[in-house]
Amino acid sequence: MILPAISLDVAAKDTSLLTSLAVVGDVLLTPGPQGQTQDPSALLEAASCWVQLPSDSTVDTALDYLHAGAAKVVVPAAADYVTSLLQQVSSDRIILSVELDGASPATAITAEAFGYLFTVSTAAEDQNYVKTIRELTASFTSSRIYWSTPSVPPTIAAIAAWDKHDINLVVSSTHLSTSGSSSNTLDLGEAFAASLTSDRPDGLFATIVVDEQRVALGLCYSSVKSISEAIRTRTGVYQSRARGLWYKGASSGATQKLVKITYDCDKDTLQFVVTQEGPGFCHLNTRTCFGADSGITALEALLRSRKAAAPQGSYTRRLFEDPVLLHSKIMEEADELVEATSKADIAWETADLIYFALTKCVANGVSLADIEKQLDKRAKAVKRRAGNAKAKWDLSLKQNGATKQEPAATAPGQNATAVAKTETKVERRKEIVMKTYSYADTSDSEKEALLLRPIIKTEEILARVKPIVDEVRSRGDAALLDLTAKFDGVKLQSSVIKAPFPAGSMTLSKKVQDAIDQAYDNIYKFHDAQLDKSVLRVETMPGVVCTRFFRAIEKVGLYVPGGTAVLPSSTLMLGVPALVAGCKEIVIATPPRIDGTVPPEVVYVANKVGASTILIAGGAQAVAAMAYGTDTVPKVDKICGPGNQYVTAAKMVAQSDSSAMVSIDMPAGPSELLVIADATCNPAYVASDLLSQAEHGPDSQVVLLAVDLKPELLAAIEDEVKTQGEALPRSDIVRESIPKSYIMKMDTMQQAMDFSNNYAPEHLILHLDDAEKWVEKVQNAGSVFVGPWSPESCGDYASGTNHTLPTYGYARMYSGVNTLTFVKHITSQTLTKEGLDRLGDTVTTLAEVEGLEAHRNAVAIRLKDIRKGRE
Ligand SMILES: NC(=O)c1ccc[n+]([C@@H]2O[C@H](COP(=O)([O-])OP(=O)(O)OC[C@H]3O[C@@H](n4cnc5c(N)ncnc54)[C@H](O)[C@@H]3O)[C@@H](O)[C@H]2O)c1
Ligand SMILES: N[C@H](CO)Cc1c[nH]c[nH+]1
Repeated sequence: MILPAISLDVAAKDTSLLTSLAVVGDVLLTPGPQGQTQDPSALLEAASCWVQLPSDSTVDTALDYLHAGAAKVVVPAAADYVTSLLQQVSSDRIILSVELDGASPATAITAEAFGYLFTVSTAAEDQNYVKTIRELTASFTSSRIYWSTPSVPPTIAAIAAWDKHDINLVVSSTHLSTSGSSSNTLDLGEAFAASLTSDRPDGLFATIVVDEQRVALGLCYSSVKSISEAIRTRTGVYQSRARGLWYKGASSGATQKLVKITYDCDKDTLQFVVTQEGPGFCHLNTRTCFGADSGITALEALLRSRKAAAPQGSYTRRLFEDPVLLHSKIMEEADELVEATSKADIAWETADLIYFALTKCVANGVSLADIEKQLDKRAKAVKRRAGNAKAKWDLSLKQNGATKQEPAATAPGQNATAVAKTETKVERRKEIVMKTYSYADTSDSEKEALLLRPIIKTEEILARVKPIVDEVRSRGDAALLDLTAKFDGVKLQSSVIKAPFPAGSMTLSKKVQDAIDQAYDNIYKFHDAQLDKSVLRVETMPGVVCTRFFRAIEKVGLYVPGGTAVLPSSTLMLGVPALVAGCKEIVIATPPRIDGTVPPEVVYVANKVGASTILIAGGAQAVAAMAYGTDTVPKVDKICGPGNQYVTAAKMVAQSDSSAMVSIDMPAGPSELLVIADATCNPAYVASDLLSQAEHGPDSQVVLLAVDLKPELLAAIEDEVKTQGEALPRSDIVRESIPKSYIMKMDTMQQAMDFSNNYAPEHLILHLDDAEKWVEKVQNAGSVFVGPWSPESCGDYASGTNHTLPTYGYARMYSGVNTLTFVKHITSQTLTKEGLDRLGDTVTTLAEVEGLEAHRNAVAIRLKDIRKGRE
């Protein structure tokens, strides 16, 4: 192949010539006639170049040019810094040059480089030269040879002849033309095509047309002539087999700017890199001939079309028109990406950030190609930057209150170790501090906002959950195994354990077993008392008897969370009422531990409540399996239990799908607690209660309503929250949840009670002098803990009440799980002849009012018989 060369002086004067030459590949920038008279850095922005260094250059010059973006530097093989340079940068970036004088080298080659450039006085093919070159490079892996004859005009025949020896000819720009051959210049297209071979009878070259991201747009054919025309016009010109030269888009307007022409390893297929204008490459007006585009390129195309003409109400249009909103969204998404930890969340947040960042680019005329140019340039940099964050963002500075010195940029191998040492590891640790508000100074709208829970992106979560549910529905057990591997990192052979459970899977210490047994007894006692097993019988009028009786829901699925904590207590809270109610089949779902097993405490309780199946799966996939059933998981009639946002969303999805025929208990999400404390409170107790729920998960929210507390008492509570919180094993979670929580200073108890009823907390602690008295004022709460000796933890485990409670404010209309959750009531009525005689006219009259004749007739037909002979 040819390597076009241009002297620095000429290129500086005529950058368009430089960029035209670069259409067929990298360009060699050679020193001007007086040596290196020009700094090549600016030219490196315009095209991908190799820079040939003059004999007096140093290792720093080489590093500077490489760092500035030179694809390669051509260094005299005899230069004393070759070894040093090769220690600092990859040999892929270096070409060693040797002058050959009459086939004998002036210098020996001693180092491996990307390739070797031989400068000679003849352009003609010469077997002696070929032999010498092969001998000089025989000991190196790379056999890329470049042959330069600066003053001799090459011929197409010479290019092809050298090519047969696998030797590339360097051709000076003074011997090249982009507008056809002349007596002393070669046409660039023809010179480029001289090395190509066609495997087709018509001599054409198959040409894959791609966009700047290398997405294939379609397939064309090229001839030497069409290649020359493409280079001359810098547009997409091909050889149509039917119509001759084809100037793409000339009639349709879907023109192309030619960016680059490359060739494949066999030199028989071309790749045209183009910027496609208009609707697209395909005659069907799509961007590609291979169907719909996807990924980032599709996003860029969509954003461009929105910029040109966005429909009313388009969110992207809003972003284009409101730079402040766009700014805020970029910051928000960057922050969410920083917070994300799971693989799925990181991908999700990155996609969000890319969407908003690309919107900014498109709004400002920046293309994906511009971004990639920057990335490619950075990939060429050879000097390391210190990489510290700006002071504004440097969390380590904020944490230490210190000022840090920005180390200077360094060349690799020089003082990189020193740089590494000065860079401190930045750890993001939030303070365990609740925000404080004063009820009197808070506006109504702020109060409204404080009544809401940390925002859950319902649509986003649903968008993640629906495909999971669909997958389990369609692929059953196989999907369960795949999703468990994906989300829980565990490869299981089977997702279920069937009763009787192996004794070894539920072995516990006596202490733990006794504690579970005690908790079981209390929960059983309280839940057994909730079910009135008698039949309700009321004679509403003589001869008309109504009854109501209960039946247990036959098959129930109990979700026991297990993502961040083992929860045998939740197994009790769901299993015991289901057992008391008399459910015939109990399926318990819980995520696997990292070794694929189920915690023995959970198996122990499952066994105690008579579960038939333990489903070893968590999240939306477990809910879906119980809702629709699989070959191994029984389909259930009702799904109960708390869980994270995926679990809650999947329960909602299943409930709203009538084909699933399944109901749910309630939306029970991240735990929450509201404490009302007065001046008699113990600050350590208050803090411990707040932390007990804050440790559940980063989304948990705790609220303290401080009624007329002295500043010292409030400060003591805040101190306790901080010190107790920092000492907790789950302090990382608390550092996330406590900053989302708050203290509200209240003047009166009534104010506090009203606020609490509006908030409708899952758990309410009345840490008050006369706590009992205030219970009757509680309108909305999941469960209430009365007085200083009733910590919320007792309700979580063993007092007897249920801990599966409504969150997010649903305590306004939902009860927590109880025995009635697992039963339904059926009513019956029995009418005697006399009874129907008494009630019949009421029914026929109302049926007439509703115009329902068949209803009326069902009574009238009987009344006629009853009253026969009477009227
Ligand atoms: N209200 C109550 O009565 C009550 C009781 C106990 C626990 N809780 C709450 O239950 C929640 C338990 O949450 P958890 O996460 O510890 O356990 P979990 O069992 O609810 O969820 C874990 C599962 O979530 C799935 N998952 C995780 N990341 C995912 C992703 N990116 N996409 C799809 N699925 C994903 C995985 O399958 C994993 O098995 C906490 O919020 C806690 O406060 C509430
Ligand atoms: N507080 C949680 C639900 O509100 C339940 C729980 C389980 N283990 C400890 N606590």
